Amino acid sequence: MDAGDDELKVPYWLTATAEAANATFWRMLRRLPHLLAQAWRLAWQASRRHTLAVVGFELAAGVASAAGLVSVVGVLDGLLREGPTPDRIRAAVPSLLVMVGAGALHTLLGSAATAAQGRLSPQVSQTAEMRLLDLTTRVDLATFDDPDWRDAMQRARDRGIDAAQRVVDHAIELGTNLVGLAAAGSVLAVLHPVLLPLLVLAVLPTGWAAVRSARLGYRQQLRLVAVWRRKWMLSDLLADREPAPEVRAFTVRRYLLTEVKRLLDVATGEYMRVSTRQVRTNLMGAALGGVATGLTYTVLVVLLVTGRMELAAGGAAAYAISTGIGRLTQVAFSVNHLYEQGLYFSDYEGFCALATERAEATPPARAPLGPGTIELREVTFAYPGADRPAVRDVTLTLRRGETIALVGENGSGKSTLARLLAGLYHPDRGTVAWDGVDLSGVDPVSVRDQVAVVMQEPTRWPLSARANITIGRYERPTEQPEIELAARQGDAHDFITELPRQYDTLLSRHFTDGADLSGGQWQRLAVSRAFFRDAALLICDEPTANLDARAEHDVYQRLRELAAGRTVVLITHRLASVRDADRVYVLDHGAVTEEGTHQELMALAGTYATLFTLQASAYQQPDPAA
Ligand SMILES: Nc1ncnc2c1ncn2[C@@H]1O[C@H](COP(=O)(O)OP(=O)(O)OP(=O)(O)O)[C@@H](O)[C@H]1O
Repeated sequence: MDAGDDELKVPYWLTATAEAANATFWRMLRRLPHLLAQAWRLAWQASRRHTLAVVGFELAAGVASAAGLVSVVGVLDGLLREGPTPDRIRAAVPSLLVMVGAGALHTLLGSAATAAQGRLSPQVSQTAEMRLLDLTTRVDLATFDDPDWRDAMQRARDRGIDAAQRVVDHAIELGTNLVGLAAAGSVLAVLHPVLLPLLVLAVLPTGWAAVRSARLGYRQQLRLVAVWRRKWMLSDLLADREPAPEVRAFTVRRYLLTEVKRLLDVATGEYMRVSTRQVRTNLMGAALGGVATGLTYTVLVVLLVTGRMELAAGGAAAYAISTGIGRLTQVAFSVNHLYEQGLYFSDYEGFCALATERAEATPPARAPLGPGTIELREVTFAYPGADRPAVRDVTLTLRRGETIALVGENGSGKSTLARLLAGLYHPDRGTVAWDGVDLSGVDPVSVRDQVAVVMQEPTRWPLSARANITIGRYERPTEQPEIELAARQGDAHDFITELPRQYDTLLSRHFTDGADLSGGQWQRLAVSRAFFRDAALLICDEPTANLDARAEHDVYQRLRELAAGRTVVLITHRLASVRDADRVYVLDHGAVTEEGTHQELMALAGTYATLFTLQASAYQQPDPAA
């Protein structure tokens, strides 16, 4: 492993694992009630019917199991009494019938419980996943920029959802074993009270071995986490579609394979080492458990020999002890599993609590429809964790029908400002108002509903070409001509008709019959999507960055047509396209440094004029080869 690769050494799920690695048996027990309560809540939310069914069937199976154990006394009592064999057998038959009946009932009820659990588990998983996704999409965009929040989300998604289901499964498993144990224990306590603590003693070494062996596993996970992360990164490079051309073009296949093999060797060696230690631990636990079990049976024999217990009761006790030890061992394992999954589940719960806390407020007031003016007053905004604001004290007013342009160097705050205008970010200071209504007091969805954006890197929705255009108004019933119109406006219609299934072509190479598009074609789709959305405020962030010269010219032509009756915000580095804008704002380190029409700014002879002249002269320079 690369010693300098610090970022690889600190796993994002370290917290839970570290806690698990330091877990003691008593710490596990203390957390148990809380975990059981969480499991119950989760199961109850997922399906009341199936939760009640599992609990009901398990309890009934436990009663059947106890009845079976008690009937053993009767059977043995009948068989061991004085008298001729047929009489003894006859005396044992009723208890024997109870025993067989109870066994059959126990199996039936156990199966019913398993069936109910089989229905409950996927519902728990579904509920957990839907809750996570619902909460994730409720937080505002700025929260997504917070790395801590994203880490928490990653943890919750990676292991939390799975853990939610497992917590419930292990809680049920624990419940089943506890009921079985209670059945065996109550029978033993009735037969002779001293046998009960001996039963616990017999199982302690196995419990200890289970916890120790699990801890060895967690520690191994901790040691290997960096190796795994690196291995995943490299194997993704080998297996993913995007890097596939470069993997081949640069002939790095062998290099990557060797590195993956080296990392796998490290992991495999560690697994083998730990597995030997685990087997040794379990063996020791089993040996100590054997001694304790031997002690229990010795006490039983002493009780029988000294006449403090009947032979029939002794036989039943022996049977109950063996059942009880089995159950107790299972209880130890269930507690251990429940605790382990509980740690990951706490990540899930923690994330849900955080997301609920950071959910965007949704006041009942709605934003004005088709605003006549959009006004920013002394707006300042910093990304979470950033040491300086991305937008500083910006004041500007946009009127309906206007096209304004934001220009400036990379990182000067143009995209951030556009997102503030669209209500995607909320200012830290200052206000964004539509027709005088402060957007902080209205439902953010009512703002966004009136905004269409063409992003710098538009999302490549892995949907059909049609859905890629209509997704911004997916709920609106639409006819094909309407979709085609938007596609023509965005200059996408021609290439769509050349796709294998035209508008129905799935735009993802990850699926059979899917097609991929070029960067420029994706961008044309994004422009078509914005046209189709038909919104009052249109924000175009480098809408033509990947377009060829003709397409760029056409798109700007259409954007100008679209501007009528709307407000258009244009962000671009190609200054020739902003000449016709009603106003140009020049940004520098988040602040507006120049503002005016193209002519005014040229006359000002500031940054804009310098940049414009630079770009224009690049085109006009005489060809040295000519
Ligand atoms: N999601 C983010 N989280 C943290 N900081 C960000 C984020 N997005 C942008 N920034 C920072 O905010 C500043 C402004 O970025 P912004 O994307 O608004 O600039 P821009 O003018 O649109 O740049 P470009 O011309 O390169 O698109 C930059 O310093 C950038 O590093």
